Amino acid sequence: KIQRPKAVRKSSEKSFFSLHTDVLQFFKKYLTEFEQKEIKGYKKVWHLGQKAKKIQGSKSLSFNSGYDTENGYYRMVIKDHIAFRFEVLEEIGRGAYGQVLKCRDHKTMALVAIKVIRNDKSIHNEAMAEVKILDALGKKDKKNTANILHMKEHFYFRNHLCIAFELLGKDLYTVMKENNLQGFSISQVQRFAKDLLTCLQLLRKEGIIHCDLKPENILMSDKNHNHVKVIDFGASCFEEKKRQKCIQTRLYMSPEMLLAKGYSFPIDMWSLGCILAELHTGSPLFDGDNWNDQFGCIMEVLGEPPMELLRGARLLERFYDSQGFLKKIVNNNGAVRQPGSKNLASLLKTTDANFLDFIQRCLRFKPEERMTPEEAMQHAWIQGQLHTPKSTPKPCAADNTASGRRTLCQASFYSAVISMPTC
Ligand SMILES: Nc1ncnc2c1ncn2[C@@H]1O[C@H](COP(=O)(O)OP(=O)(O)OP(=O)(O)O)[C@@H](O)[C@H]1O
Repeated sequence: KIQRPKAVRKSSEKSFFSLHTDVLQFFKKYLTEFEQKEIKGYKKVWHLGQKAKKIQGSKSLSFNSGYDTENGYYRMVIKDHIAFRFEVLEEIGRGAYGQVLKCRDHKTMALVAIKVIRNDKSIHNEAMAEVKILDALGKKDKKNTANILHMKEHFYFRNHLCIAFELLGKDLYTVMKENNLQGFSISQVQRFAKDLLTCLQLLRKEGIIHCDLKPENILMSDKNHNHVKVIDFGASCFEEKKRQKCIQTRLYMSPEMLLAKGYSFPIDMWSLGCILAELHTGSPLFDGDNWNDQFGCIMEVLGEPPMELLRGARLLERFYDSQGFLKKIVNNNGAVRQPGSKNLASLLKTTDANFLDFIQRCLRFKPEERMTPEEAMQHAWIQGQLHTPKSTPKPCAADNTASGRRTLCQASFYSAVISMPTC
């Protein structure tokens, strides 16, 4: 057994480790044959995963010596080690980029979240771009006050890029689901909005567009559920160096993205408006059945888009015929989407004029007319005093878990229609 004196376990300064040479001499029986070779690449060893039902890896096995699934996901084993330092406790998330594991760091004894990136070249490159952005943000947010998820470090393990983060709480979509999709009180939404704007202010200052803001990427950062942090910079980019691929998740996708008109910082403000509305009502504001219907939902509330937005839009023919008339958009139930037929106030289920005005100023068709994070921070709704929430029960909304709508836009939507030099 590797023994750790209690006093040492508690300290984050000093921690107990073994040299790999000692481990091989005294604890060899806890390691698989694969690990006995692998451990030689690690000078210091904090955890062996001796209680885990380990995979017997072998260079002769396909899919990364038997450690990966056929899709390149790491086959994690509870209680096993990662890089002879972290103990895997549970899987807490899974996405296009890989899986997120809750782990105990046996060097510091802290709980951490490790994103194990899929073993795939293009995904690895995307993840490295995320690391670059997280690194830049970490340096600019040394006091950890900008409500941005902080990366602790990144390293490679068994051909997987691993990114270690501070461990946060549940995401807002999960919290809403657990609460029967009832949504949050206005004052709680206001608190979240302040946190999100603080994040967006820093992003804007540093020239970074998040590109995938949605309730799933906003995590509780305190026990009382009063504060949140933004995660998942996997689709983010520097404004100067925009990515080629299509971005944003459909429900939160701005009109300029739907039209392939080019994008900048305002796409995040559009998503913010959609998110805050959803956080209050419990259901997505623009709940399109597909890409065309998404645009239809937006038009139901905002009316037809202005000419300036349509000019130069590369996906115009999706929504307009050759004579310039709007095509009929019919949802999955056969209902025709009529531009201007819905009222934002009733969709938001609110009489709070400031809240309504705030959302309206996020949801302008023209990106340049949307509030900037700086302006939004000065808005009367944000500046207003917080009031104690009245417990007004809201009706339960239907479940929104249908696949596709809540995940990052995949290239198929665009590539089917258009080749994308810039999205
Ligand atoms: N630091 C963290 N603390 C707690 N949970 C986390 C943390 N980071 C990520 N998660 C959980 O893991 C999930 C997936 O993380 P993330 O969104 O970064 O991965 P992804 O592969 O980029 O996902 P997607 O395909 O949805 O973009 C999150 O929704 C969240 O539930």
